[in-house]
Amino acid sequence: MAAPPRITFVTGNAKKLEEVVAILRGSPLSIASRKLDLPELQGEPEDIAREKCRLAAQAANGAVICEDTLLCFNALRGLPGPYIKWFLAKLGHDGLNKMLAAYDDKTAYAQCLFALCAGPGKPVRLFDGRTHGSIVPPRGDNQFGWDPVFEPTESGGLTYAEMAVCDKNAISHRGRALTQLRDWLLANEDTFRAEMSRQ
Ligand SMILES: O=c1nc[nH]c2c1ncn2[C@H]1C[C@H](O)[C@@H](COP(=O)(O)OP(=O)(O)OP(=O)(O)O)O1
Ligand SMILES: [Mg+2]
Repeated sequence: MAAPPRITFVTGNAKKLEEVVAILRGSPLSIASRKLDLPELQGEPEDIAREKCRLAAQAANGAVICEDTLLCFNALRGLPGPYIKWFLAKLGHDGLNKMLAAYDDKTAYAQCLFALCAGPGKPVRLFDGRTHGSIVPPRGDNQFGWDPVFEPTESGGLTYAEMAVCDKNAISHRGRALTQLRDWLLANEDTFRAEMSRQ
């Protein structure tokens, strides 16, 4: 059997990479990584993810995956969404809670959009994973982004930051999106290889 196609995960975030490696452990995919903080468009999540992946394929000059993570507050109609990185950096965990002080509805969902592309100029495919939950005062100390303030509905009352890594990955936005990507690649390896080799 041919070796699996070599794909580069382009991200500036070491914690994302750790989770991706853990989630893909045991699957016959060959993922390298490249640390690059790509520019991100403003607008609809799908457009942001596609454009980032297009730039990643150019930068790596080959097959890439990249991903965008959103944290969407239902009371705020999905905001901060793709801009959560900057809200978290400026306001912290406490500020994220205070943003919802005026609303009874503290529910939110975490969304991950994985994007896959066989090379520069090739089509970009998206895989969408979501986990529903609510925004709570920070608990747990895994030091990954907004994990301490997100309590998934299906965690039995734990925040992401209080969960064991494997338990988070089993229900997380990232786990769900990446599982879809992996299954698509395993089922469509020939198509993807043909795209990789076509000039
Ligand atoms: O599972 C997660 N649990 C908690 N926090 C998380 C998670 N996943 C991403 N995050 C944070 C990182 C960043 O503050 C924002 C997403 O922004 P996002 O642009 O997708 O990530 P990034 O710029 O850190 O890495 P990249 O180079 O792949 O774009 O949410
Ligand atoms: Mg980013």
